[in-house]
Amino acid sequence: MISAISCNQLTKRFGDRIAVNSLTLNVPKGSIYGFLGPNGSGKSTTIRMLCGLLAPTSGSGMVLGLDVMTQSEEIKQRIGYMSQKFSLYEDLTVEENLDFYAGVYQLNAAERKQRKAELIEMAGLTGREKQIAGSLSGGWKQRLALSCALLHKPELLILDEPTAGVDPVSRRIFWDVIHELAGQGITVLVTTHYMDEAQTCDWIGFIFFGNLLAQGTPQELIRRMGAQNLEDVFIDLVKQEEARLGEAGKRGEGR
Ligand SMILES: Nc1ncnc2c1ncn2[C@@H]1O[C@H](COP(=O)(O)OP(=O)(O)OP(=O)(O)O)[C@@H](O)[C@H]1O
Repeated sequence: MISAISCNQLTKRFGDRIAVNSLTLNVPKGSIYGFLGPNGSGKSTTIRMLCGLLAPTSGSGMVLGLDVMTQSEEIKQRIGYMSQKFSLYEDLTVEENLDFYAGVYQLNAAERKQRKAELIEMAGLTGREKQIAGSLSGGWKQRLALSCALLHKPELLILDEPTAGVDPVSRRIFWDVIHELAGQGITVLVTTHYMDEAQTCDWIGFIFFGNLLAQGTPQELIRRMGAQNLEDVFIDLVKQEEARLGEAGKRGEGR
């Protein structure tokens, strides 16, 4: 198996708080990996380390064969990243936003023209090229932001809660695009709080208080936990961990 992401005991501390604790995971190339966990469990911190935006405290991580400790600049150029607050320029048009990011990624005129046309079509934005981004609905904005993150043909797409606050129809369209991209060989690491989305991922990892509690395919996890669905898996894992931490607390052990 070729990994697009592999990390070994990756750890991030903020003062005496451990945001990510000894995380070891592999994301196979071309797969969709759903990274799940309650608020504040360490997902965004992990993503920031993998994108080369935040230096790990310890451990190691490789992204597309590049070392997160020493090759963060190369990593940033090879991946596509979309955060919870898609960073669009609201007062620019759809096309101007794409032009701006094409400039950031240093695409030449021919590449820019070709990629813009491909991505406008992929995102279903045809006919909206001259529309001001700020006037688009949430779903369109989200697909425009995704297009901006794909301009430079990244091999790995990292999406941090891309569908938060977006209506169900737009979520469905967005995920259809994600699956299409994975079909083209692009690896996707995505965080989400929606279990219907997680269910369609190839792999799932559950993180809580910085610890990876479980990892596997959605079906494996449901079977392993004797659960009805992924939501039950999620809730059972959180309850088990809270009980374990409560016991550890009583014995005076730290997290
Ligand atoms: N720059 C920082 N300084 C101090 N603590 C931080 C910093 N960034 C994150 N944390 C803490 O690290 C922990 C993990 O936060 P993180 O944002 O990674 O969680 P998350 O799983 O992405 O949450 P959410 O689902 O709400 O986005 C939290 O306790 C958070 O308060």
